[in-house]
Amino acid sequence: MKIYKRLLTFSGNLGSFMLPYFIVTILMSVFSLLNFTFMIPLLDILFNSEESFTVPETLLTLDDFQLNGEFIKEYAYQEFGLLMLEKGKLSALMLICTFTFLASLMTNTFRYIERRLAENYRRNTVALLRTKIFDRVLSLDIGYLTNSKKSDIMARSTTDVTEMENAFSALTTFIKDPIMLIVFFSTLIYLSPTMTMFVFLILPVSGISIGLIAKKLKQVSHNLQDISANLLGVLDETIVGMRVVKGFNADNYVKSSFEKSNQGYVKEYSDFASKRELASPLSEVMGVFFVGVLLYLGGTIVLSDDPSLSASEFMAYLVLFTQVLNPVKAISGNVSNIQRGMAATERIFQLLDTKPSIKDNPEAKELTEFKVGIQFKDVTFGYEEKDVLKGINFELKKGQMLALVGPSGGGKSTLADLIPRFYDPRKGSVEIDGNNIQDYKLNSLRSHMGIVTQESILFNDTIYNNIAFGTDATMEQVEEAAKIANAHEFIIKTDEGYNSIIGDRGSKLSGGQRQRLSIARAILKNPEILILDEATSALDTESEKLVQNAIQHLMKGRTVLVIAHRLSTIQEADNILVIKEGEIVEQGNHQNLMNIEDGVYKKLQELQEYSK
Ligand SMILES: Nc1ncnc2c1ncn2[C@@H]1O[C@H](COP(=O)(O)OP(=O)(O)OP(=O)(O)O)[C@@H](O)[C@H]1O
Repeated sequence: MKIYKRLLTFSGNLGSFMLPYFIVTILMSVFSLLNFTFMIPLLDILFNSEESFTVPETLLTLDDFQLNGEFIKEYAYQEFGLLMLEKGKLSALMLICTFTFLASLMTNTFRYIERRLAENYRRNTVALLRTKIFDRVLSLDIGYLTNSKKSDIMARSTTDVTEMENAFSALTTFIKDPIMLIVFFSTLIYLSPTMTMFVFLILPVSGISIGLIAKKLKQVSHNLQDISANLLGVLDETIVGMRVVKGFNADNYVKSSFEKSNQGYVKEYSDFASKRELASPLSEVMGVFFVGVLLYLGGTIVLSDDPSLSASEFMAYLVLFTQVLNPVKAISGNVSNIQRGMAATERIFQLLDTKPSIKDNPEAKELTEFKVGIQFKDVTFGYEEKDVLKGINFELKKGQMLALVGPSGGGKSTLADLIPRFYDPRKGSVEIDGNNIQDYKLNSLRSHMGIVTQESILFNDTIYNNIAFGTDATMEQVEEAAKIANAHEFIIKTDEGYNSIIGDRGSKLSGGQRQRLSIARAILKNPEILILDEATSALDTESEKLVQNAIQHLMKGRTVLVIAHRLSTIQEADNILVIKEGEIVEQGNHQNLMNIEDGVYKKLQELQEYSK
């Protein structure tokens, strides 16, 4: 219930939607009802039931008005009677047809307004929800996002939102259809209480049996979805892995697994189809049976000696009854939609309620200037229970270059991630100019830093936008940065130069070109502190040279922390930390470290020399 309320009030003022919606729905129902009740005088005229139109001795006037069916009926018949006396039957017929048309026009006008109101409200809510989800994902810390939650977040922001959207439409039928039902049922009761009692008895019976069939169908369609996802999975894997499939002559292997899923699908589908095709004739037969009983019951009343229902009223009753079935069907059909949608909405709200663990302290201040350096004081950190970094101490002085080296998995990237506060240490502190970085505002802290990662993180946008990346840099500034990063030459050779779109994650560029764009982006930001995770992927010598040269330009005059995979690039570093199993096992400059007999650094250096 809470979730319904939260969803409905999500885009703001529920009252400003509900009141007009409510009024419009009532008007729509009333006009729709009028539309059908005009059938009664119409039939009376057609079938010559003149006695219905006898004009009373003393005429009713509008001064006698009472808001009840009896008065309205008598007054209407009196007026029709007068009209027939004066102008003949055809004029009365004409008048009724005009009224019917007008009522239908009004019903449909209000129906249109009702749909637009519901649609607007749904669209606004869903758009706002999407924005909120995106904002929340942006605000979540990196630790949360890497913790195997990516696909979960994707599912919540796509499939769950669609489910929720469907449920939202269904939710409005829960407001609209009960109003329709009340208006129609009150008229049915007014026309014939006996028959309506019978209708009350049969409706739940037919509703439950149709519901049972629908439930069975839903179950089968679920299995069908699973199998079809499986089928797509096999196809996807085969296309992506075609090189391996062909290389290993594994055609028959993938073919047989596809065939297995395919046959499963065929079998499940035939099960589904047989149930689905049965559902419609079954419910029709059931419907006809009930209508048959109703016809008999009504017929008995009409043909009795003292009928409480005229033939024309009975016909109108039957037509109205068919109209009652629509909202009943809509409500029962939407129950499962709503349930599914509410489960999805709950998952969306869980995501929205996730609080980021890395956020600004209430007393956080701006980091206006970086003066002295970065210090790690006894820093311990771990992702899970195990410590990945253990008691790390070092200082990176302003303007110096510090390199991290060591075996894979030692904790180098983790250490670098603590500087922009992607994670907070478990123990100890990371400080800038002697102040804990947690005392600075995150934005101001990160504004002093530039990060170039192993993977060039690019977006499916123009080259210009990828370099400018949210800043309002001019084309000249972007070009300047690209020139320093050795990227200008290749950029101007692309079809549209700086306006070329680079594809998903930069898929239209080579590895080296992607890296140079990332470097250009960092050069443009011109950060005081540079965190550089050297790319491990091999580039050809020419491209490698261009990238290295760009990196040299980028590092000039900055405070640099570099995670080095090629030791040749860090011989100039002021300080090198050798990290192994979360600890600093050696430190010093290249020469100092090479002098340590049996040292880790020396061994790594020899290993790289050897593998050249
Ligand atoms: N998000 C994470 N969740 C859990 N454990 C992680 C996570 N990221 C890294 N680790 C673990 O932390 C340890 C250190 O990883 P890290 O990436 O910092 O090493 P590295 O020295 O940078 O390695 P490489 O040189 O291969 O990049 C590894 O054992 C790794 O498995």
